[in-house]
Amino acid sequence: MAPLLPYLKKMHHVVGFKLYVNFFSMMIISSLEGAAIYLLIPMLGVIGVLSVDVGPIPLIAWMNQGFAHIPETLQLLVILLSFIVIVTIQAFLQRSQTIQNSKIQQMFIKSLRFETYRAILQSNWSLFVKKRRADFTHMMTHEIANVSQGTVSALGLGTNLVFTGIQIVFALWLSVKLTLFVLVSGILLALFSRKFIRKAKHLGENITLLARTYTAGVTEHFNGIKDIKSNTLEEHHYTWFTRLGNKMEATYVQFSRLQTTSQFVYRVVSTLLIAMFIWVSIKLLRAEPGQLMLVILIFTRLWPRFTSIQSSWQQIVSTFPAFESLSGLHRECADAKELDIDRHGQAVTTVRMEQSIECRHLFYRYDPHEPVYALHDVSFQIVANSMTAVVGKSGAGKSTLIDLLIGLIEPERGEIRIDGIPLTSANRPSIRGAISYVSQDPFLFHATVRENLLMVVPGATEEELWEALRFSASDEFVSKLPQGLDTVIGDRGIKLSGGERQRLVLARAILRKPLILVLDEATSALDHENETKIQEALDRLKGKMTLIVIAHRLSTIRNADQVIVLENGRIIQQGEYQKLSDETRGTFSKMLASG
Ligand SMILES: Nc1ncnc2c1ncn2[C@@H]1O[C@H](COP(=O)(O)OP(=O)(O)OP(=O)(O)O)[C@@H](O)[C@H]1O
Repeated sequence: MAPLLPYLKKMHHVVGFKLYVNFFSMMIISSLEGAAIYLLIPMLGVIGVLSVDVGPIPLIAWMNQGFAHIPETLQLLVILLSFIVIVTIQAFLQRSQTIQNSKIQQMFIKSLRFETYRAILQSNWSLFVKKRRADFTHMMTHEIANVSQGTVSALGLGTNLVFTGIQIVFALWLSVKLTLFVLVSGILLALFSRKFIRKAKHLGENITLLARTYTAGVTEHFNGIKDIKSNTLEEHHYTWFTRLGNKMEATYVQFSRLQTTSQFVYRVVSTLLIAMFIWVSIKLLRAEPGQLMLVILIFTRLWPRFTSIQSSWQQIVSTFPAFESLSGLHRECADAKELDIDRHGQAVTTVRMEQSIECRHLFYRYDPHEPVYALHDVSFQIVANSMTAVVGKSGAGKSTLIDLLIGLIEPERGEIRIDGIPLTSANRPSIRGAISYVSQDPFLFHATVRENLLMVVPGATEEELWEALRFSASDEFVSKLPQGLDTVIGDRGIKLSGGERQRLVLARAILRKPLILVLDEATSALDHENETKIQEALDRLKGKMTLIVIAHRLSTIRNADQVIVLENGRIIQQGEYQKLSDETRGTFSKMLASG
């Protein structure tokens, strides 16, 4: 029962009262089905097909007395009418219950989607550094669908269990001995099928793993399609893909083989048991023919249910690894939770930046078990509304420093103070409300320029949009686009040049009117014109907000108030641009010289 409990708990939590209404209607449907079968006996008696002594059969004897008051010519009609009414009500209820089941399933999957997506969004940056992005995609698509499939099976199992339970009560009423015999056989059969269940769980784990590898691989391939095409890596990737495809095919076929084998064995054993049961009833227990016929009728309807119980169970067990990995992700997200989306808006307004940002003896390493620090004893101050440039070779620690400053990650030692107030895990997410960050690989949606801008400030006016575009030196190229602000810029802004993309994202960042603007300058070769435009944009913004620029092209930071030079995670030079360029033996002037 262990795998079913988490499903049921979760369903109880999400669906609540409706789940019990559903179970109640299942009981009524099953009872009606039982009643319809009950009616068959007097019907067969009336039409003279079967001459049964119904005396010892409970309820039927009572029904027979009722029939005695009806004229003989009408008896068959009454029985048939009752039969039609019962079956129609049952079919109607069955239909509403199927709809109800689908509603429950959709409600459940929706709630899982919302819960998972929110949990992921509310997590801190460390979780995203630790895990593959594609794993999140996989979780939101495949695993949730798998878990939802598990819900269908759990509901199916619930229906079958209730149905079987009620039929067993009917059967017990008819004959305790015969029913006990069948039940013992059923239990033996269930014990026998444990081997299949174990195999199903193992295969379920394999399927989960393969599906995760598939989504991750395919997502990564398409993200890197330009590299694949330009470096003729197609064959290499196709080989990987076909190997995985073959493994998936084999595993799914194995799973279907397991299911059909277990169903086959189950059927054969069931038939043997039914034959044995009839033999025992007639020869040993000397059952009444009418009684025996009813029990046989009920159990021939029950056995297929037993088979469905077994296959639903196998199905649930195979989706359980997906449920476990989803629950695992929820636990990880809960541990990494840094904000509450519903209350985030209130926190944003509280951050101020009127004096300075002060970093004191910051230490950070990505792996606490490794001795290497990405940042080592880093201290500096940034005055409000000044411009600071962070420079250094690749891997020097520039991005790490920015991630600390914008509160994406926490220092292992040391502290960051904004206007004298230390950044803590409580106020770290809210600082980001005061910051706009333009990354090296800026993200634009497959939408119009206007929609991409309005995404951050939905109520911005036309004038504000053009002002932001002017400040970021993008107004010229946007006005030349075929539909101006309403031009669709393609997937991730593919229809724009690298420089245009970055300036458009800069416009979006400016539109938020942030207190601090962080610009991670694009490393990809931007032409001289773009470089000048970025420099122009920075000059225009200088003094209006605090600017922090990771500079790869030193020309853009000529007007910086302060330059911080990093090397192997340590600050090796720090000061005004001019002062550092005059220190001819310093790293900065060497960097300037090398262009
Ligand atoms: N997610 C990570 N996990 C482990 N180590 C990391 C991670 N990100 C960065 N590092 C390591 O931390 C160090 C600093 O990296 P960082 O990205 O801050 O450098 P950078 O100066 O921004 O480099 P670049 O100019 O190439 O972007 C490097 O040695 C890098 O290998």
